[in-house]
Amino acid sequence: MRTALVIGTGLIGTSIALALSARGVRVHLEDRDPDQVRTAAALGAGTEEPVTGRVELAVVAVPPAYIAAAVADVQRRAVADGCIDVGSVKGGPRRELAALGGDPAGYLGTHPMSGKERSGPLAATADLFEGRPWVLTPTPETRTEVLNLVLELVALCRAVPVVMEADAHDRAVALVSHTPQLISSLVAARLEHAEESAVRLSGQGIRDVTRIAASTPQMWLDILSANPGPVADVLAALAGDLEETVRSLRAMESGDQERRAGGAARIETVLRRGNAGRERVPGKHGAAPAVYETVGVPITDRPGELARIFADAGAAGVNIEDVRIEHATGQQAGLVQLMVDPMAAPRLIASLRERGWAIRQ
Ligand SMILES: NC(=O)c1ccc[n+]([C@@H]2O[C@H](COP(=O)([O-])OP(=O)(O)OC[C@H]3O[C@@H](n4cnc5c(N)ncnc54)[C@H](O)[C@@H]3O)[C@@H](O)[C@H]2O)c1
Ligand SMILES: O=C(O)C(=O)C[C@]1(C(=O)O)C=C[C@@H](O)C=C1
Repeated sequence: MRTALVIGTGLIGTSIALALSARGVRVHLEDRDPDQVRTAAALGAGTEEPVTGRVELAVVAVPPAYIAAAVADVQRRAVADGCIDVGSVKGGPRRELAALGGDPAGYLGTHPMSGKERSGPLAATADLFEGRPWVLTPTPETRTEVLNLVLELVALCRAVPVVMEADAHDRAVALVSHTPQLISSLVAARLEHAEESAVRLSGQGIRDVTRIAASTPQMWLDILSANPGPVADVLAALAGDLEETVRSLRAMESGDQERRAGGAARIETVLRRGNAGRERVPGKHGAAPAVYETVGVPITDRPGELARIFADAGAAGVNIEDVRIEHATGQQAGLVQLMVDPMAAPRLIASLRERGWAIRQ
């Protein structure tokens, strides 16, 4: 692919444009907000110059409610050989495009399964999609050249193509993306008016569960508005589980030994089922979840500490697979947890100790 047009230069559009530009594609940028285009172009994502003639592929990266109109507009302007969107919901935009009289053969609905809790071009990175699934929803009508262009785009972004039917995709993301967002928001909302003395005890568990609660409400309102039924189905099933869990906990308060034991057994089942579900979540780069060893290193909260640990781990020849940072309440200090291959952990520990780091395991 040599030329592309990205419409909507927010987090996703700019990340795609950065990846394509880095691989030599000439990318034109458009957004209804000129500041977003200017920022994306300044980041090196492409050019603000309008398309003259035709590009090979147009990528529509705008909120779900505007996708069909934007695709129809690309087709009316005849500025691209093929057009895709990257919206988080796939069934609605396809039906809306048909209602607008768009050309289904020149359009392919796609969804990269990667994002962030931040929006806008400043949050974009060229490597956002590396190793992540990228759902393609071709139909028998889709032109082969369009599908090939999309496969090339996915390869240039170093993602992994996954073919699905649009409505099956929407049911799947209701479970693995849209419901988790609502649950995260609901748990975080419980903190809004909680006592400060309780909130300050927050540790890694609540941080993990509420990370995506920091997402932009408007973006999620757009996504949920385009997929309310499937999300309500998952939440209704979850509400049943929650009611059962409350009943079990109440039973555990009972004076009756047998009821207490029954409640505890049901709670244990919930926790075990959670372990089993969690084990099915794919690990880094879509591989089976790896078991890493965690090496804890206390640090003081001053500039350059993290860079120094990473450099020292690099000098020991150890690949850091994942990292977490726990900030100590009310102190200028924290604990960096380095997740590494268990075989490499002893080498890392010895090397960091040699370089003066304390180790907490
Ligand atoms: N954020 C994520 O985690 C994520 C992941 C995968 C897919 N998506 C999907 O990607 C799309 C873009 O999401 P984002 O996170 O980049 O949002 P964003 O808010 O960062 O960017 C959206 C951009 O679209 C522009 N825009 C809105 N309407 C437009 C229109 N009619 N014409 C031209 N530009 C318009 C906005 O000005 C903004 O710059 C959405 O459909 C979203 O569902 C998001
Ligand atoms: O990692 C995150 O912040 C995300 O929520 C990304 C996430 C997801 O649920 O996985 C969110 C919405 C998108 O449609 C795709 C990816």
